[in-house]
Amino acid sequence: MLIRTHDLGVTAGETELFSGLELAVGGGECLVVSGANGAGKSTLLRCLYGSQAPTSGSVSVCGGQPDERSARFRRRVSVVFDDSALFDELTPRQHLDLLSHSFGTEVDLGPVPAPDVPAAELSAGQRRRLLLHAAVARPHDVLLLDEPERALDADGREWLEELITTSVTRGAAVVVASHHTPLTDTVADYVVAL
Ligand SMILES: Nc1ncnc2c1ncn2[C@@H]1O[C@H](COP(=O)(O)OP(=O)(O)OP(=O)(O)O)[C@@H](O)[C@H]1O
Repeated sequence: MLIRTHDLGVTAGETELFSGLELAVGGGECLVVSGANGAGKSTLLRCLYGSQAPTSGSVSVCGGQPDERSARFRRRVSVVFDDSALFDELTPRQHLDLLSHSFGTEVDLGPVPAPDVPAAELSAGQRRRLLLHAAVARPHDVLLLDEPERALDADGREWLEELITTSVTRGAAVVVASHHTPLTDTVADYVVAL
């Protein structure tokens, strides 16, 4: 299993978001996390990435405790959490060149729109397409996506389904937090409702 949790729980303030969560996601599998606004979907993803400590229980990702500060961990785990992970002054082409350079492998432009426009000038959907393409095109064992359908148009949502399927087919363990039922129906091997 690439992702495993045992008795995982998070309490925010006075509110218990989830408790006793037992998850196991292997390579080539996709787990969708569903739930209402505020249910704790993003919180769970942050626990899997090591950017938030759980209140109780344990998490193992790629055989160890997740740690977003570890370069070794980040090389194996690809994430799209929000749109802040872009450099405003760099274009999509430059972002992907940077990625190619840091992974020592060719990350092509693919269908990324507006390849020569600085990220600061891209629309929300264009930014999201760049982030999603980059996350799946680079080598990864685990893929964590937080509401990836956000800001995408109908074509973009269809393309997103293909991206997730590609990652799963290549053997990654994928966890997607989503409200979007058609996406869940298409990509989920398992669903956990918070
Ligand atoms: N940094 C924080 N400090 C304190 N409480 C937080 C923090 N981040 C989130 N919360 C609280 O934790 C709860 C769960 O938030 P979370 O973002 O995980 O929910 P979500 O299911 O992803 O919601 P949405 O569908 O709206 O994105 C919310 O009640 C929220 O107010």
